[in-house]
Amino acid sequence: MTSIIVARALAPVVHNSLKQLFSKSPRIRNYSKCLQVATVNYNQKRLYAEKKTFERTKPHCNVGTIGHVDHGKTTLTAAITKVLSEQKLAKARGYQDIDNAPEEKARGITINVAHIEYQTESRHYGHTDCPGHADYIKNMITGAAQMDGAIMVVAATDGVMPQTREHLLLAKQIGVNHIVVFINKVDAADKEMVELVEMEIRELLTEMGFDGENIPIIAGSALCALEGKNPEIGSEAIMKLLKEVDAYIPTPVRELDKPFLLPVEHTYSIQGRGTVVTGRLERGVLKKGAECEFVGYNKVLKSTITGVEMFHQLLDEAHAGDQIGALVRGLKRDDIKRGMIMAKPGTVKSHDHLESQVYVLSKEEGGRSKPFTSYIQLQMFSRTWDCAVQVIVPDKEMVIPGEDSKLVLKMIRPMVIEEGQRFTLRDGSQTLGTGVVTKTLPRLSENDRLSLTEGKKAREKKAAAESNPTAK
Ligand SMILES: Nc1nc2c(ncn2[C@@H]2O[C@H](COP(=O)(O)OP(=O)(O)OP(=O)(O)O)[C@@H](O)[C@H]2O)c(=O)[nH]1
Ligand SMILES: [Mg+2]
Repeated sequence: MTSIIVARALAPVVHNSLKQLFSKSPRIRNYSKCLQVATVNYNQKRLYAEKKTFERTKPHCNVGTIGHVDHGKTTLTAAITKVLSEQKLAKARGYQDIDNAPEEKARGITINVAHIEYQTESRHYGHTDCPGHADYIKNMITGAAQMDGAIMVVAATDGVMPQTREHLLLAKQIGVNHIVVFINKVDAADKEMVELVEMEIRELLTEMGFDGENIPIIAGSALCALEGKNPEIGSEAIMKLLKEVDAYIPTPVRELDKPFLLPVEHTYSIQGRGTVVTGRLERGVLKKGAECEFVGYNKVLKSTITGVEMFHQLLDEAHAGDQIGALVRGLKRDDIKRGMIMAKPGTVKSHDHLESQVYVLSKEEGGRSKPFTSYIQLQMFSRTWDCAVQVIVPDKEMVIPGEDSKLVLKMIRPMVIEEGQRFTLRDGSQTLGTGVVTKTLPRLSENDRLSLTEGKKAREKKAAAESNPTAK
Protein backbone atom coordinates (compact mmCIF):
# COMPACT_ATOMS: atom_id res chain seq x y z
CA MET A 1 0.00 0.00 0.00
CA THR A 2 2.78 2.44 1.08
CA SER A 3 4.76 1.64 -2.05
CA ILE A 4 1.71 2.41 -4.24
CA ILE A 5 1.28 5.79 -2.53
CA VAL A 6 4.98 6.63 -2.92
CA ALA A 7 4.94 5.50 -6.58
CA ARG A 8 1.88 7.64 -7.29
CA ALA A 9 3.43 10.69 -5.60
CA LEU A 10 6.68 10.25 -7.51
CA ALA A 11 5.06 9.56 -10.88
CA PRO A 12 4.52 13.24 -11.87
CA VAL A 13 8.09 14.17 -10.79
CA VAL A 14 9.61 11.32 -12.79
CA HIS A 15 7.32 12.11 -15.73
CA ASN A 16 8.35 15.81 -15.77
CA SER A 17 12.09 15.10 -15.56
CA LEU A 18 11.84 12.55 -18.38
CA LYS A 19 9.85 15.07 -20.44
CA GLN A 20 12.53 17.76 -19.98
CA LEU A 21 15.26 15.30 -20.87
CA PHE A 22 13.50 14.05 -23.99
CA SER A 23 12.54 17.49 -25.29
CA LYS A 24 16.24 18.47 -25.66
CA SER A 25 16.99 16.22 -28.64
CA PRO A 26 14.82 16.06 -31.81
CA ARG A 27 15.33 12.30 -32.07
CA ILE A 28 14.30 11.77 -28.52
CA ARG A 29 11.23 14.01 -28.98
CA ASN A 30 9.45 11.04 -30.58
CA TYR A 31 9.90 9.19 -27.34
CA SER A 32 8.37 12.19 -25.63
CA LYS A 33 5.32 11.88 -27.88
CA CYS A 34 5.02 8.18 -27.06
CA LEU A 35 5.27 9.03 -23.41
CA GLN A 36 2.49 11.61 -23.76
CA VAL A 37 0.19 9.09 -25.47
CA ALA A 38 1.03 6.50 -22.83
CA THR A 39 0.25 9.06 -20.11
CA VAL A 40 -3.14 9.91 -21.66
CA ASN A 41 -4.00 6.22 -21.87
CA TYR A 42 -2.75 5.64 -18.34
CA ASN A 43 -4.85 8.56 -17.04
CA GLN A 44 -7.96 7.33 -18.84
CA LYS A 45 -7.48 3.83 -17.51
CA ARG A 46 -6.86 5.23 -14.02
CA LEU A 47 -10.01 7.35 -14.27
CA TYR A 48 -11.90 4.24 -15.31
CA ALA A 49 -10.37 2.18 -12.50
CA GLU A 50 -11.23 4.89 -9.99
CA LYS A 51 -14.88 5.09 -11.05
CA LYS A 52 -17.35 4.44 -8.33
CA THR A 53 -19.44 1.31 -8.42
CA PHE A 54 -23.16 1.88 -8.74
CA GLU A 55 -25.06 0.64 -5.72
CA ARG A 56 -28.53 -0.59 -6.47
CA THR A 57 -30.44 0.48 -3.38
CA LYS A 58 -33.69 1.77 -4.95
CA PRO A 59 -35.88 0.68 -7.85
CA HIS A 60 -34.90 2.35 -11.15
CA CYS A 61 -37.43 4.17 -13.30
CA ASN A 62 -37.03 6.00 -16.64
CA VAL A 63 -38.86 9.27 -17.09
CA GLY A 64 -38.35 12.35 -19.24
CA THR A 65 -39.60 15.75 -20.30
CA ILE A 66 -41.76 16.16 -23.40
CA GLY A 67 -43.77 19.12 -24.74
CA HIS A 68 -43.82 22.06 -27.14
CA VAL A 69 -40.66 23.96 -28.07
CA ASP A 70 -39.50 26.55 -25.50
CA HIS A 71 -42.05 25.56 -22.87
CA GLY A 72 -39.19 24.92 -20.41
CA LYS A 73 -38.34 21.18 -20.56
CA THR A 74 -34.57 21.68 -20.28
CA THR A 75 -34.96 24.39 -17.62
CA LEU A 76 -37.18 22.00 -15.63
CA THR A 77 -34.63 19.17 -16.01
CA ALA A 78 -31.88 21.45 -14.69
CA ALA A 79 -34.18 22.70 -11.89
CA ILE A 80 -34.99 19.14 -10.75
CA THR A 81 -31.27 18.32 -10.41
CA LYS A 82 -30.64 21.61 -8.58
CA VAL A 83 -33.44 21.13 -6.05
CA LEU A 84 -32.48 17.47 -5.45
CA SER A 85 -28.77 18.31 -5.21
CA GLU A 86 -29.59 20.40 -2.14
CA GLN A 87 -30.76 17.15 -0.53
CA LYS A 88 -27.71 15.25 -1.85
CA LEU A 89 -29.96 13.22 -4.14
CA ALA A 90 -28.50 14.47 -7.42
CA LYS A 91 -25.56 16.26 -8.98
CA ALA A 92 -26.76 19.71 -10.09
CA ARG A 93 -26.70 20.02 -13.89
CA GLY A 94 -26.78 23.51 -15.40
CA TYR A 95 -28.93 24.37 -18.43
CA GLN A 96 -25.79 24.63 -20.61
CA ASP A 97 -24.64 21.24 -19.33
CA ILE A 98 -27.77 19.61 -20.74
CA ASP A 99 -28.04 21.46 -24.08
CA ASN A 100 -24.30 21.25 -24.64
CA ALA A 101 -23.91 20.85 -28.43
CA PRO A 102 -22.68 24.05 -30.18
CA GLU A 103 -25.82 24.30 -32.35
CA GLU A 104 -28.04 23.85 -29.28
CA LYS A 105 -26.19 26.63 -27.47
CA ALA A 106 -26.34 28.95 -30.50
CA ARG A 107 -30.07 28.41 -31.17
CA GLY A 108 -31.20 28.03 -27.56
CA ILE A 109 -33.16 24.87 -28.39
CA THR A 110 -32.72 21.18 -27.66
CA ILE A 111 -31.79 19.00 -30.65
CA ASN A 112 -30.38 15.80 -29.13
CA VAL A 113 -31.91 14.01 -26.20
CA ALA A 114 -29.91 14.20 -22.96
CA HIS A 115 -29.84 11.58 -20.22
CA ILE A 116 -29.61 12.78 -16.62
CA GLU A 117 -29.62 10.89 -13.34
CA TYR A 118 -31.22 11.74 -9.99
CA GLN A 119 -32.91 10.12 -7.03
CA THR A 120 -35.87 10.78 -4.80
CA GLU A 121 -36.33 9.16 -1.42
CA SER A 122 -38.02 6.18 -3.03
CA ARG A 123 -36.55 5.69 -6.53
CA HIS A 124 -33.51 6.14 -8.75
CA TYR A 125 -34.35 7.92 -12.01
CA GLY A 126 -32.94 8.09 -15.50
CA HIS A 127 -34.36 11.26 -17.07
CA THR A 128 -34.42 11.91 -20.83
CA ASP A 129 -34.83 15.53 -21.88
CA CYS A 130 -36.45 15.53 -25.33
CA PRO A 131 -36.45 18.28 -27.99
CA GLY A 132 -39.75 20.08 -28.60
CA HIS A 133 -38.99 21.52 -32.03
CA ALA A 134 -41.03 19.86 -34.80
CA ASP A 135 -37.86 19.26 -36.89
CA TYR A 136 -36.42 16.96 -34.24
CA ILE A 137 -39.45 14.75 -33.64
CA LYS A 138 -37.37 11.72 -34.64
CA ASN A 139 -35.07 12.31 -31.65
CA MET A 140 -38.12 12.78 -29.44
CA ILE A 141 -39.53 9.40 -30.53
CA THR A 142 -36.24 7.64 -29.75
CA GLY A 143 -36.06 9.42 -26.39
CA ALA A 144 -39.64 8.64 -25.45
CA ALA A 145 -39.21 4.98 -26.48
CA GLN A 146 -36.97 4.58 -23.41
CA MET A 147 -39.40 6.08 -20.88
CA ASP A 148 -41.61 4.31 -18.37
CA GLY A 149 -43.52 7.56 -17.83
CA ALA A 150 -43.28 11.18 -18.93
CA ILE A 151 -43.41 14.69 -17.52
CA MET A 152 -45.37 16.81 -19.97
CA VAL A 153 -44.36 20.48 -19.79
CA VAL A 154 -46.87 23.16 -20.85
CA ALA A 155 -46.07 26.87 -20.53
CA ALA A 156 -48.87 28.82 -18.81
CA THR A 157 -48.08 31.72 -21.14
CA ASP A 158 -48.94 29.66 -24.27
CA GLY A 159 -51.21 26.80 -23.21
CA VAL A 160 -51.65 23.77 -25.45
CA MET A 161 -49.59 24.12 -28.67
CA PRO A 162 -49.06 21.82 -31.70
CA GLN A 163 -46.22 19.74 -30.23
CA THR A 164 -48.05 19.45 -26.89
CA ARG A 165 -50.64 17.53 -28.85
CA GLU A 166 -48.19 15.67 -31.06
CA HIS A 167 -45.94 14.57 -28.19
CA LEU A 168 -48.95 13.28 -26.25
CA LEU A 169 -50.11 11.40 -29.30
CA LEU A 170 -46.68 9.87 -29.89
CA ALA A 171 -46.28 9.00 -26.19
CA LYS A 172 -49.58 7.15 -26.37
CA GLN A 173 -48.55 5.38 -29.59
CA ILE A 174 -45.19 4.32 -28.21
CA GLY A 175 -46.85 2.94 -25.09
CA VAL A 176 -45.94 5.62 -22.52
CA ASN A 177 -49.23 5.49 -20.65
CA HIS A 178 -48.37 7.38 -17.46
CA ILE A 179 -48.05 11.13 -17.73
CA VAL A 180 -47.66 13.83 -15.09
CA VAL A 181 -48.10 17.45 -16.21
CA PHE A 182 -46.06 20.50 -15.16
CA ILE A 183 -47.61 23.87 -16.02
CA ASN A 184 -44.50 26.02 -16.27
CA LYS A 185 -43.81 29.77 -16.35
CA VAL A 186 -46.54 30.63 -13.82
CA ASP A 187 -44.31 33.55 -12.80
CA ALA A 188 -45.22 35.15 -16.12
CA ALA A 189 -48.97 34.37 -16.17
CA ASP A 190 -51.91 35.30 -13.91
CA LYS A 191 -53.90 32.80 -11.83
CA GLU A 192 -56.90 32.71 -14.18
CA MET A 193 -54.67 31.93 -17.12
CA VAL A 194 -53.12 29.00 -15.22
CA GLU A 195 -56.61 27.65 -14.39
CA LEU A 196 -57.67 27.94 -18.02
CA VAL A 197 -54.56 26.14 -19.21
CA GLU A 198 -55.19 23.35 -16.69
CA MET A 199 -58.74 22.89 -18.02
CA GLU A 200 -57.46 22.88 -21.58
CA ILE A 201 -54.84 20.22 -20.73
CA ARG A 202 -57.35 17.95 -18.96
CA GLU A 203 -59.64 18.14 -21.99
CA LEU A 204 -56.81 17.29 -24.36
CA LEU A 205 -55.63 14.39 -22.18
CA THR A 206 -59.11 12.90 -22.13
CA GLU A 207 -59.47 13.37 -25.88
CA MET A 208 -56.17 11.49 -26.38
CA GLY A 209 -57.32 8.55 -24.28
CA PHE A 210 -55.47 9.40 -21.04
CA ASP A 211 -57.15 9.69 -17.65
CA GLY A 212 -57.62 13.46 -18.04
CA GLU A 213 -59.62 13.90 -14.85
CA ASN A 214 -57.11 12.32 -12.50
CA ILE A 215 -53.70 12.93 -14.04
CA PRO A 216 -51.65 15.04 -11.58
CA ILE A 217 -51.07 18.60 -12.81
CA ILE A 218 -48.62 20.80 -10.89
CA ALA A 219 -48.12 24.49 -11.60
CA GLY A 220 -44.82 26.26 -10.98
CA SER A 221 -41.81 27.94 -12.46
CA ALA A 222 -38.74 25.96 -13.45
CA LEU A 223 -36.79 29.18 -13.89
CA CYS A 224 -37.58 30.38 -10.34
CA ALA A 225 -36.48 26.99 -8.98
CA LEU A 226 -33.27 27.11 -11.00
CA GLU A 227 -32.51 30.65 -9.87
CA GLY A 228 -33.52 29.97 -6.25
CA LYS A 229 -36.34 32.55 -6.28
CA ASN A 230 -40.00 32.44 -5.05
CA PRO A 231 -39.83 29.00 -3.37
CA GLU A 232 -43.61 28.48 -3.41
CA ILE A 233 -43.65 28.38 -7.24
CA GLY A 234 -39.99 27.38 -7.47
CA SER A 235 -38.36 24.63 -5.39
CA GLU A 236 -41.57 23.66 -3.56
CA ALA A 237 -43.41 23.13 -6.86
CA ILE A 238 -40.54 20.94 -8.09
CA MET A 239 -40.75 18.79 -4.94
CA LYS A 240 -44.53 18.50 -5.40
CA LEU A 241 -43.99 17.41 -8.99
CA LEU A 242 -41.45 14.75 -7.95
CA LYS A 243 -43.81 13.44 -5.30
CA GLU A 244 -46.49 12.96 -7.97
CA VAL A 245 -43.99 11.31 -10.32
CA ASP A 246 -43.04 8.90 -7.50
CA ALA A 247 -46.66 8.10 -6.80
CA TYR A 248 -48.31 8.17 -10.24
CA ILE A 249 -45.74 6.51 -12.53
CA PRO A 250 -45.44 2.84 -11.56
CA THR A 251 -42.12 1.00 -11.70
CA PRO A 252 -42.67 -1.44 -14.57
CA VAL A 253 -42.22 -5.15 -14.09
CA ARG A 254 -38.93 -5.96 -15.84
CA GLU A 255 -38.27 -9.11 -17.82
CA LEU A 256 -35.12 -10.20 -15.99
CA ASP A 257 -35.29 -13.89 -16.82
CA LYS A 258 -35.09 -13.50 -20.64
CA PRO A 259 -31.87 -13.31 -22.71
CA PHE A 260 -30.55 -9.73 -22.70
CA LEU A 261 -31.50 -7.26 -25.43
CA LEU A 262 -30.47 -3.63 -25.83
CA PRO A 263 -31.56 -1.39 -28.71
CA VAL A 264 -28.51 0.78 -29.49
CA GLU A 265 -29.14 4.48 -29.04
CA HIS A 266 -25.61 5.90 -29.44
CA THR A 267 -22.03 4.82 -29.94
CA TYR A 268 -18.94 6.56 -28.61
CA SER A 269 -15.27 5.96 -29.07
CA ILE A 270 -13.16 6.23 -25.93
CA GLN A 271 -9.45 6.54 -26.60
CA GLY A 272 -7.48 3.80 -24.97
CA ARG A 273 -10.62 1.86 -24.02
CA GLY A 274 -12.59 1.06 -27.17
CA THR A 275 -16.18 1.51 -28.26
CA VAL A 276 -19.08 2.17 -25.93
CA VAL A 277 -22.71 1.64 -26.94
CA THR A 278 -25.51 3.22 -24.94
CA GLY A 279 -29.21 2.55 -24.58
CA ARG A 280 -31.81 1.13 -22.26
CA LEU A 281 -31.51 -2.57 -21.51
CA GLU A 282 -34.94 -3.75 -22.61
CA ARG A 283 -34.80 -7.18 -21.04
CA GLY A 284 -32.55 -9.61 -19.23
CA VAL A 285 -29.43 -9.15 -17.13
CA LEU A 286 -26.14 -8.07 -18.67
CA LYS A 287 -22.82 -9.00 -17.08
CA LYS A 288 -19.26 -8.00 -17.84
CA GLY A 289 -17.61 -10.69 -19.93
CA ALA A 290 -20.80 -11.74 -21.73
CA GLU A 291 -20.66 -12.61 -25.43
CA CYS A 292 -22.92 -10.44 -27.55
CA GLU A 293 -24.12 -9.90 -31.09
CA PHE A 294 -25.10 -6.70 -32.92
CA VAL A 295 -27.88 -7.29 -35.45
CA GLY A 296 -29.41 -4.93 -38.03
CA TYR A 297 -28.68 -3.11 -41.31
CA ASN A 298 -27.78 -6.44 -42.99
CA LYS A 299 -25.04 -7.13 -40.46
CA VAL A 300 -24.40 -9.52 -37.59
CA LEU A 301 -21.31 -8.52 -35.57
CA LYS A 302 -19.96 -10.60 -32.72
CA SER A 303 -18.23 -9.13 -29.70
CA THR A 304 -17.68 -9.39 -25.94
CA ILE A 305 -18.80 -6.93 -23.31
CA THR A 306 -15.79 -5.79 -21.32
CA GLY A 307 -17.45 -3.25 -19.04
CA VAL A 308 -20.89 -1.97 -18.03
CA GLU A 309 -21.63 1.52 -16.67
CA MET A 310 -24.68 3.45 -15.58
CA PHE A 311 -24.32 7.24 -15.50
CA HIS A 312 -20.50 6.94 -15.35
CA GLN A 313 -20.51 4.48 -12.47
CA LEU A 314 -19.43 0.87 -12.87
CA LEU A 315 -22.05 -1.84 -12.69
CA ASP A 316 -21.45 -5.48 -11.82
CA GLU A 317 -24.54 -6.37 -13.75
CA ALA A 318 -27.15 -4.29 -15.54
CA HIS A 319 -30.82 -5.13 -15.15
CA ALA A 320 -33.64 -4.67 -17.66
CA GLY A 321 -34.76 -1.04 -17.47
CA ASP A 322 -31.28 0.35 -16.74
CA GLN A 323 -29.97 3.13 -18.97
CA ILE A 324 -26.44 1.90 -19.59
CA GLY A 325 -23.20 2.18 -21.51
CA ALA A 326 -21.50 -1.08 -22.50
CA LEU A 327 -17.85 -1.26 -23.52
CA VAL A 328 -17.40 -3.77 -26.35
CA ARG A 329 -14.27 -5.46 -27.61
CA GLY A 330 -12.83 -5.35 -31.11
CA LEU A 331 -15.46 -3.21 -32.83
CA LYS A 332 -15.03 0.33 -34.12
CA ARG A 333 -17.53 3.07 -33.44
CA ASP A 334 -18.54 3.19 -37.12
CA ASP A 335 -19.26 -0.57 -37.19
CA ILE A 336 -22.23 -0.14 -34.88
CA LYS A 337 -25.21 2.08 -35.72
CA ARG A 338 -28.16 3.44 -33.78
CA GLY A 339 -31.07 1.06 -34.26
CA MET A 340 -28.99 -2.12 -34.16
CA ILE A 341 -29.90 -4.61 -31.44
CA MET A 342 -27.25 -5.85 -29.04
CA ALA A 343 -28.39 -9.24 -27.79
CA LYS A 344 -27.27 -12.60 -26.52
CA PRO A 345 -25.89 -14.44 -29.60
CA GLY A 346 -28.50 -16.33 -31.58
CA THR A 347 -31.53 -14.92 -29.77
CA VAL A 348 -32.70 -12.32 -32.30
CA LYS A 349 -33.16 -12.29 -36.05
CA SER A 350 -33.66 -9.53 -38.58
CA HIS A 351 -36.58 -9.44 -41.01
CA ASP A 352 -37.70 -7.15 -43.80
CA HIS A 353 -41.22 -8.42 -44.37
CA LEU A 354 -44.01 -8.65 -41.83
CA GLU A 355 -47.70 -8.80 -41.15
CA SER A 356 -49.19 -6.37 -38.67
CA GLN A 357 -52.34 -4.99 -37.13
CA VAL A 358 -52.39 -1.20 -37.31
CA TYR A 359 -54.73 1.41 -35.90
CA VAL A 360 -54.86 4.33 -38.35
CA LEU A 361 -55.55 7.61 -36.55
CA SER A 362 -58.54 9.69 -37.58
CA LYS A 363 -58.09 13.33 -38.60
CA GLU A 364 -59.45 14.47 -35.21
CA GLU A 365 -56.83 12.36 -33.44
CA GLY A 366 -54.06 14.06 -35.40
CA GLY A 367 -53.89 11.55 -38.27
CA ARG A 368 -54.37 11.98 -42.03
CA SER A 369 -57.66 13.04 -43.53
CA LYS A 370 -57.71 10.83 -46.66
CA PRO A 371 -57.83 7.03 -46.98
CA PHE A 372 -54.80 5.21 -48.40
CA THR A 373 -54.32 2.17 -50.61
CA SER A 374 -51.55 -0.39 -51.22
CA TYR A 375 -48.05 0.78 -52.22
CA ILE A 376 -48.05 3.89 -50.09
CA GLN A 377 -44.53 4.45 -48.75
CA LEU A 378 -44.20 5.37 -45.06
CA GLN A 379 -41.58 5.63 -42.34
CA MET A 380 -41.72 2.95 -39.64
CA PHE A 381 -40.34 3.78 -36.14
CA SER A 382 -39.65 1.02 -33.63
CA ARG A 383 -37.27 0.77 -30.66
CA THR A 384 -34.40 3.08 -31.70
CA TRP A 385 -34.54 2.61 -35.48
CA ASP A 386 -36.63 3.97 -38.30
CA CYS A 387 -36.92 2.60 -41.80
CA ALA A 388 -38.83 3.25 -45.04
CA VAL A 389 -41.60 0.70 -45.66
CA GLN A 390 -44.02 -0.06 -48.43
CA VAL A 391 -47.53 -0.90 -47.31
CA ILE A 392 -49.71 -3.61 -48.83
CA VAL A 393 -53.37 -3.69 -47.78
CA PRO A 394 -54.07 -7.44 -48.13
CA ASP A 395 -57.80 -7.83 -47.66
CA LYS A 396 -59.52 -4.64 -48.69
CA GLU A 397 -59.35 -1.82 -51.21
CA MET A 398 -58.31 1.00 -48.93
CA VAL A 399 -57.85 1.95 -45.28
CA ILE A 400 -59.96 4.77 -43.90
CA PRO A 401 -58.53 6.94 -41.09
CA GLY A 402 -60.02 5.89 -37.74
CA GLU A 403 -60.06 2.17 -38.55
CA ASP A 404 -58.06 -0.85 -37.53
CA SER A 405 -56.49 -2.78 -40.37
CA LYS A 406 -54.26 -5.70 -41.24
CA LEU A 407 -51.22 -4.39 -43.15
CA VAL A 408 -48.28 -6.17 -44.76
CA LEU A 409 -45.10 -4.10 -44.54
CA LYS A 410 -42.07 -4.47 -46.78
CA MET A 411 -39.01 -2.82 -45.31
CA ILE A 412 -36.23 -1.25 -47.31
CA ARG A 413 -33.66 -3.07 -45.14
CA PRO A 414 -33.81 -5.92 -42.64
CA MET A 415 -33.92 -4.97 -38.95
CA VAL A 416 -34.61 -6.97 -35.79
CA ILE A 417 -38.35 -7.60 -35.59
CA GLU A 418 -40.23 -9.79 -33.16
CA GLU A 419 -43.85 -10.81 -32.97
CA GLY A 420 -45.66 -8.50 -30.57
CA GLN A 421 -43.24 -5.61 -31.22
CA ARG A 422 -44.91 -2.20 -31.35
CA PHE A 423 -44.20 0.47 -33.93
CA THR A 424 -45.38 3.83 -35.18
CA LEU A 425 -45.98 4.72 -38.82
CA ARG A 426 -45.38 8.27 -40.02
CA ASP A 427 -46.10 9.91 -43.36
CA GLY A 428 -43.65 12.80 -43.82
CA SER A 429 -44.20 15.00 -40.80
CA GLN A 430 -47.50 13.40 -39.80
CA THR A 431 -48.16 10.44 -37.52
CA LEU A 432 -50.36 7.96 -39.34
CA GLY A 433 -50.91 5.25 -36.80
CA THR A 434 -49.58 2.64 -34.47
CA GLY A 435 -49.32 -1.09 -34.84
CA VAL A 436 -48.09 -4.38 -33.57
CA VAL A 437 -46.18 -7.07 -35.50
CA THR A 438 -48.40 -10.15 -35.72
CA LYS A 439 -46.18 -12.34 -37.90
CA THR A 440 -42.75 -12.16 -39.52
CA LEU A 441 -42.71 -13.25 -43.17
CA PRO A 442 -39.95 -14.78 -45.36
CA ARG A 443 -37.25 -12.38 -46.53
CA LEU A 444 -38.04 -10.31 -49.63
CA SER A 445 -36.55 -11.40 -52.92
CA GLU A 446 -34.23 -9.04 -54.80
CA ASN A 447 -37.07 -8.36 -57.20
CA ASP A 448 -39.46 -7.42 -54.44
CA ARG A 449 -36.92 -5.20 -52.81
CA LEU A 450 -36.39 -3.34 -56.08
CA SER A 451 -40.08 -2.55 -56.29
CA LEU A 452 -39.72 -0.67 -53.01
CA THR A 453 -37.52 1.92 -54.61
CA GLU A 454 -39.49 2.21 -57.84
CA GLY A 455 -41.38 5.42 -58.58
CA LYS A 456 -45.06 5.75 -57.71
CA LYS A 457 -46.19 5.60 -61.36
CA ALA A 458 -44.26 2.40 -62.03
CA ARG A 459 -45.80 0.80 -58.95
CA GLU A 460 -49.30 1.80 -60.00
CA LYS A 461 -48.69 0.37 -63.48
CA LYS A 462 -47.38 -2.88 -62.02
CA ALA A 463 -50.33 -3.10 -59.63
CA ALA A 464 -52.79 -2.50 -62.49
CA ALA A 465 -51.08 -5.20 -64.59
CA GLU A 466 -51.21 -7.66 -61.68
CA SER A 467 -54.89 -7.05 -60.93
CA ASN A 468 -55.83 -7.33 -64.65
CA PRO A 469 -53.35 -9.73 -66.30
CA THR A 470 -55.24 -9.87 -69.63
CA ALA A 471 -54.98 -6.14 -70.31
CA LYS A 472 -52.05 -5.04 -72.44
N1 LIG B 1 -40.55 33.28 -17.25
C1 LIG B 1 -40.13 32.01 -17.30
N2 LIG B 1 -39.36 31.60 -18.30
C2 LIG B 1 -38.95 30.32 -18.31
C3 LIG B 1 -39.34 29.38 -17.31
N3 LIG B 1 -38.80 28.19 -17.60
C4 LIG B 1 -38.11 28.34 -18.74
N4 LIG B 1 -38.18 29.62 -19.17
C5 LIG B 1 -37.52 30.19 -20.37
O1 LIG B 1 -38.10 29.63 -21.55
C6 LIG B 1 -37.10 29.51 -22.56
C7 LIG B 1 -37.10 28.10 -23.11
O2 LIG B 1 -36.70 27.22 -22.10
P1 LIG B 1 -36.10 25.77 -22.42
O3 LIG B 1 -35.91 25.11 -21.11
O4 LIG B 1 -34.94 25.86 -23.35
O5 LIG B 1 -37.32 25.15 -23.22
P2 LIG B 1 -37.40 23.68 -23.87
O6 LIG B 1 -38.79 23.24 -23.69
O7 LIG B 1 -36.33 22.83 -23.33
O8 LIG B 1 -37.13 23.99 -25.40
P3 LIG B 1 -36.77 22.89 -26.56
O9 LIG B 1 -35.96 21.83 -25.90
O10 LIG B 1 -36.00 23.61 -27.58
O11 LIG B 1 -38.06 22.38 -27.07
C8 LIG B 1 -35.78 29.93 -21.92
O12 LIG B 1 -35.49 31.23 -22.29
C9 LIG B 1 -36.06 29.81 -20.44
O13 LIG B 1 -35.27 30.69 -19.67
C10 LIG B 1 -40.16 29.87 -16.22
O14 LIG B 1 -40.53 29.16 -15.29
N5 LIG B 1 -40.54 31.18 -16.29
MG1 LIG C 1 -34.91 21.75 -24.29
